[in-house]
Amino acid sequence: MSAAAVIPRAGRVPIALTIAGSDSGGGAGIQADLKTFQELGVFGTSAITGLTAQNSVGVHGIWPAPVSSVEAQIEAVLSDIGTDAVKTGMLCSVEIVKLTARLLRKYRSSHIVVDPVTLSKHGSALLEGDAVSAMCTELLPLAELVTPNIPEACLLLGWQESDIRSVSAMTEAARSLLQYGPRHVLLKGGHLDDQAANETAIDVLVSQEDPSRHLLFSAPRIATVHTHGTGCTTASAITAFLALGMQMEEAVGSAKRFTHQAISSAVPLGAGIGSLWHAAHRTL
Ligand SMILES: Nc1ncnc2c1ncn2[C@@H]1O[C@H](COP(=O)(O)OP(=O)(O)OP(=O)(O)O)[C@@H](O)[C@H]1O
Ligand SMILES: Cc1ncc(CO)c(N)n1
Repeated sequence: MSAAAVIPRAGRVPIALTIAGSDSGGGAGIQADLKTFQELGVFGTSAITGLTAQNSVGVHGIWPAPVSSVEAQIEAVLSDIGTDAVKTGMLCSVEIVKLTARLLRKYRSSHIVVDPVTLSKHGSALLEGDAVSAMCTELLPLAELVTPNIPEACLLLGWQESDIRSVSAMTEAARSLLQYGPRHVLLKGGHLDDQAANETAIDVLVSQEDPSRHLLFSAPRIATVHTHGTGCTTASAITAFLALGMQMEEAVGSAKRFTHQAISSAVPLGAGIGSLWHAAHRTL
């Protein structure tokens, strides 16, 4: 994205709301979302669903926020400031999933991007097990886009992770996820365990308009362990581009480039998995 494109248009800056958890390490969750919104010229607002004590080594604690506090945050933002797009991330519990769906229906929010976060990169649970079906029945029907990685897609579909070992299996899974009602599904291939995936990071986009058609978004795979926050950054960049008025295919392609640049300049902070550098697009 060029510098000219990040200057707010015609007097009003586009707004995006993230409903997600806090990552003390700064690379994922609310912190990744707000950095991404800012980098892309979108005013970021937030409703924090829970706190995590997290760093490059792992998730050391997780505290869901009181449901009433999540309700008050979303109400405060949507009843006054409004929004052009919404991203959801770590939602912790069935109660927060249902509340989020109810308020997004109440405010007739559009451009809703659901990142169905269930696990951290280190394998810690960020969503309670019984919240998965509420996500499928309450939130996904409202979504313009859902952005699972491969383990999340398997969880939503009740498949085994070994069921998705190729781009064609990714495409089949993405099409199956359309049954829950999102307008588009972007199945991200960061976790693909396939020979071709050693060199390429491939994502698959399918849409309700024509489920027989699929689009592949591919980029050279960067040989790095420092990928903390790739999923949050991808979903929040798509949300920002939708708030800026892009169509879905262009938003996904632009977000893929933004995230790729951020991975290529990732900062190896801490002893484990370092985080993306969200300002990389300014100089690359
Ligand atoms: N090493 C890499 N090089 C290039 N692109 C990558 C790499 N790893 C992931 N990606 C891309 O980053 C984006 C996010 O994909 P990924 O599957 O890693 O998400 P995720 O697992 O949800 O992330 P997170 O663990 O942060 O939740 C996708 O576009 C994916 O193709
Ligand atoms: C708070 C939070 N949200 C999402 C993720 C997934 O990367 C994470 N690790 N932490």
